[in-house]
Amino acid sequence: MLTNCQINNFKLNRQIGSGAYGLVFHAVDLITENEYAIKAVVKGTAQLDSSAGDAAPGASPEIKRSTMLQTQLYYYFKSFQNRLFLPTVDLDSIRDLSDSQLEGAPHFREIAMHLRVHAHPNIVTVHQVLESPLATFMVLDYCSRDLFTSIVDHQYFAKNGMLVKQVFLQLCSVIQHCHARGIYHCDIKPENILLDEHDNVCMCDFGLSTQAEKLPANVCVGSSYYMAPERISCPSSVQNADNLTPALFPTWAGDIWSLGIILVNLTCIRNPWLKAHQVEDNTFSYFVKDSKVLLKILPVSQQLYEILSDILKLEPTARASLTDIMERVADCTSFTNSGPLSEVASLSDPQRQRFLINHRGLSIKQMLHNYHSDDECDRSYSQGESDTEVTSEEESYRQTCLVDSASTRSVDAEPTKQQSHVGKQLPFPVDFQMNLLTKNMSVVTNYSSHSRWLPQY
Ligand SMILES: Nc1ncnc2c1ncn2[C@@H]1O[C@H](COP(=O)(O)OP(=O)(O)OP(=O)(O)O)[C@@H](O)[C@H]1O
Repeated sequence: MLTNCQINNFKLNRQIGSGAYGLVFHAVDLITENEYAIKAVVKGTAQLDSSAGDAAPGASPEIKRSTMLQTQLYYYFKSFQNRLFLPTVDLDSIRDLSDSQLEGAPHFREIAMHLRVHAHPNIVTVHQVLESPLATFMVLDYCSRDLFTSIVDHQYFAKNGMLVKQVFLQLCSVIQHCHARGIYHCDIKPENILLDEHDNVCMCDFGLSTQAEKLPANVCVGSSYYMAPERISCPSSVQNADNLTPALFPTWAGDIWSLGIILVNLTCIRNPWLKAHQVEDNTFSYFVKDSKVLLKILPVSQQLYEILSDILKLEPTARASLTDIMERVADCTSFTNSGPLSEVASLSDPQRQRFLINHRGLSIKQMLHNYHSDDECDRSYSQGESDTEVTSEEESYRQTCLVDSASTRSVDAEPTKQQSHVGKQLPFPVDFQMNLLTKNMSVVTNYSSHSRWLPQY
């Protein structure tokens, strides 16, 4: 464990996060006493090969990687008496690196993507980038809570529909901002959504983000619970007209799918399924046959069910646009069929504007009560509407899914029987899983065009 370490004027206090790709530390600037988060991203790949290892036999590759990174950093600091003096790298020069330049410096890819969007008030700001031979260190805004802990451990949203709206609408606004700038996050999950002291969203971790407008089927990038079906379970029969190259699917639609799962997390404290894979996940397979299954496996209201079914469309290009989702969530008057979230106020126009403009530094109470005293929204992010053109391979995928679903329904009578009971309190079907919300690790497989600094597995 790193203790008493210092990089330039930053004292590292403790480790606050570790993922598949980096270690994050709480740090204090000894001059200003401001708090920061410092994310260490190791350069190169050889040192981090998951087959080499100092971790316990049987440990998962993710554990081995973060253990190795910790060990490397420990010895690195030790060799400099725990004090590193590192040069800063000019942020504009990283942000402006071209794709070919990023190929040669893959450890800068995450930082470059992050820098292109971090002006948004609900995205964690990158303050400095410090360079050492072993690792690159990103100095970031520090946020003390993440959405996962707030939803699960603190049950923070269970009784507050307004807070659900605030956080969800801010998140949509972040993704709209990113998409309008040609950046697709690809790893939206509660662990990557931080909250400031006023419950405002601070999005982090652009490690898997990409500028690719389309990705091949089954590219498998993201975290399994939040991954869209075309990323993990696209039928192999779906190919381009030449029958040689895999079909391509719009990247924006993958982010929209993940937002739908987040909306379920916020309102139900559950995941609908563990994997949007028809063969490997029973619940998802039932959902494909009949989306009304959501009304039985989750405590969602009819209104929320209708919003979710327009987000969680199998056909990527048919998914609701961000603007539509935001409008409908703002208008929604009931998230669940009983309990505190069964009644929630529709947002008035001024409230809507408040929820979607720069809120950092204002509490929800202040936002709700002070809206009339402020002028018009000072920020007009481009409302980048999604490309809705349906390509032949996407249409073919849609057809395959429809055929799949129709043919399975005819041989499997159970879901049809359940469908007739929709809306009534039914016993939980035996083979549906109660998917309580748990942490989910990011993965990148089969993603050759995107060289993350880690070995891909
Ligand atoms: N700015 C920050 N302030 C506070 N905590 C942070 C900050 N950035 C990251 N963290 C914490 O560290 C964890 C890991 O950070 P991050 O997601 O950036 O790393 P990663 O290696 O890409 O992780 P993953 O494999 O889960 O995607 C986050 O889930 C979060 O809890």
